[in-house]
Amino acid sequence: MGVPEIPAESLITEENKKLLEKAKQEKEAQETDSEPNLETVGAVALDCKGNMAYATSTGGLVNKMVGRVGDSPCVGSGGYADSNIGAISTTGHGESILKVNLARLTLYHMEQGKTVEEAADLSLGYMKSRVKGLGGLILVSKTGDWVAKWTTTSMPWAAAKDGKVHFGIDPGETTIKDLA
Ligand SMILES: NC(=O)C[C@H](N)C(=O)O
Repeated sequence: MGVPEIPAESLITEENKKLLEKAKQEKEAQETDSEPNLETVGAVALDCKGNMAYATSTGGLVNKMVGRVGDSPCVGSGGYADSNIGAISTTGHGESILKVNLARLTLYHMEQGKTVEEAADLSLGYMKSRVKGLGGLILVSKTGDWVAKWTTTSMPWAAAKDGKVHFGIDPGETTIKDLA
């Protein structure tokens, strides 16, 4: 297809080697509440006809079991879209996200009349208290309200609406610029 092939080893970076070593040490020390790795990319969208969509892509967790299927490819956990409610993409500790069906759970709260902010706080809070899982999500409602929320230390995010782009990484930090 015209895509050049390269040796798989050339994709292994020094940073990834360090992350793997750290993950192995944490596993040995049985530290279970460590931060999930920042390897996941997600998107949610609402078009001018009211169609909603989501996408989630990930390299999974560092030091994962061979053959592990995480939350990201599982509809309802790694994401969900319903044009009558909203669209969501999630990230974080996959086993926890799968246990609480984080994406569908958040949309359920919206069906019950919660705002995007409230729904995100409720579902992320539930995952933390119920299964000690940390994560994050991006969420847009059918009316175009959106939110990016996380219980991890940080989560890089960006949103475009009405000619403006909003973005941030750390809690409480948002920058707004004109969309060029
Ligand atoms: N960083 C991530 O979002 C990892 C992904 N949720 C997984 O557990 O496979």
